[in-house]
Amino acid sequence: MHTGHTALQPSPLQKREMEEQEEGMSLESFLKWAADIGVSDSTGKVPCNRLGHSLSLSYFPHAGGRGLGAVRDLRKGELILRVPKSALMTRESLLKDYKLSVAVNKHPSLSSIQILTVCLLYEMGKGKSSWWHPYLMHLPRGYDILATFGEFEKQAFQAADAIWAAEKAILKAKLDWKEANQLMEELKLKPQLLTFRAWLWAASTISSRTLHIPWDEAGCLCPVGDLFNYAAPGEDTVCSEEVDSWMSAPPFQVSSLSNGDCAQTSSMEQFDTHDQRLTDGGYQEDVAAYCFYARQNYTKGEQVLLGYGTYTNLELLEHYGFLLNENSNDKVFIPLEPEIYSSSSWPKESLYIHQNGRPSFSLLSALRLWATPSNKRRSVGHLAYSGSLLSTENEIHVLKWISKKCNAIVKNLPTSIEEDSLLLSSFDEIQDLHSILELGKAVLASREIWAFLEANNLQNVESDSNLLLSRKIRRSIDRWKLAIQWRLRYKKILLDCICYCTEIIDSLL
Ligand SMILES: C[S@@+](CC[C@H](N)C(=O)[O-])C[C@H]1O[C@@H](n2cnc3c(N)ncnc32)[C@H](O)[C@@H]1O
Repeated sequence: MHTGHTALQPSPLQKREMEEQEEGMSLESFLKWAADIGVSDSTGKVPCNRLGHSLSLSYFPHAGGRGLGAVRDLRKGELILRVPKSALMTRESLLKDYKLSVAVNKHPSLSSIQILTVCLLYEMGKGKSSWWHPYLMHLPRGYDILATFGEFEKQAFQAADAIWAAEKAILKAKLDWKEANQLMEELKLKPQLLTFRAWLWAASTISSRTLHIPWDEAGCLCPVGDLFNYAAPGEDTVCSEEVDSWMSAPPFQVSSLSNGDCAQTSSMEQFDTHDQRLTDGGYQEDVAAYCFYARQNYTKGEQVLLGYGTYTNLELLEHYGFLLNENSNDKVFIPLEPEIYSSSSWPKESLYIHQNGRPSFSLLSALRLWATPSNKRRSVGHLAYSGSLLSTENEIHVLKWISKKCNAIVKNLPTSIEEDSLLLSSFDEIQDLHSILELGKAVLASREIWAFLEANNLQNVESDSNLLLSRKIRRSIDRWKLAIQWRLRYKKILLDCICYCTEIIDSLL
């Protein structure tokens, strides 16, 4: 009898379990390796050779998956992790490899990020002989940043802006890869490392995990430091420009670090030195290390988060491959007539709708001016630019115009919020191919489910065939889900804007 489940040939399920076990093991050895090279979450002056004094690697299913949790109460501003310069993976440290450095020098036109990407692939090619092997093994195997979206997943955004952003990201990644191909061939990378797939993996690693360093715009990969997950910068923290200035890409999360008995001297010394700096982290020349500070007080067990910067949901997807349900920095741009741009001097990127549905200050101001007869604009310009209402009639005209625009956008999208919500909630039921086929029959938005099956050549699956979802299909479902979550937020913002405009119009009338 052929079951495909012989001792020599593990079933896909067994394979998955084995992969998960391997991942667990490499994580352990990675944390041990990190501690050995001086990565420390100890508050003592001397780095402890065990992690787990302040942070532990845990799993946070609703906030980034693998991440770092507090193993004790942490105080805002306290030093929680120190990663020595020698542990950072940078272009500089990777280019210490003579062969790599000679080859790279022959390609001065490549950008610093392209070079770091090649260096990362080259290091991967060394396998176990790489000094970074324990770190490389624990990196995610796949990513969901926009450049990895396939055609079906891209179209699932529905809104032209997002589809265009994904197209741009994919084209850019392809171009970067093509330009770097010659160098990679000269380096004689293994065939599987020369593929676009491998490039996307390395480029995604760099996009979603590098931290800002002052000496290289490509940033650095920071073992353990790249395990902090993201929280949008709040009002109590530094302004976004400040955060942006030290972090070029998003953070990461950590897993449990065994609680060491290292010297528990108080971190007040460091705390006193840095209590002025409210940023969550940065490279510090004085101690030659990347230092991370608690951005707020944390109680034991809570996830410790990092602010990578201020991003809209589309930007989070572009650079990090995730989005937030509640993102105070989210925005929606609506198409505006060229005359609107030319009738005021507000920059295009300031004309948007806030995540709470309110038109931005600049959008309202620009529209108030545009709705004013051109011969009167000069005389009311100062009022419009200071955010004042010009007249009740003008205001009602502007708000009705915005409301109509939002309505037209929502109406033109192929699915409603209700359909998206239903589809999204039914994803929880997806265990195998069979459940997707069943969903296709049951759910309102089934056309989309059938389109997914078609896009993945699954529409003619026989009921007796292997119904387990491959890694590739699971990833595709994850990205599809992200696109639906994004468009749902997008539609909600537009509908909130319509409500807001209606309320104001009513109050003016
Ligand atoms: C620097 S890594 C953080 C560690 C990462 N979770 C890991 O397992 O290695 C950044 C990535 O973590 C995930 N992430 C971070 N913050 C998140 C959040 N608030 N929600 C969902 N995913 C998040 C995203 O996949 C992002 O690209």
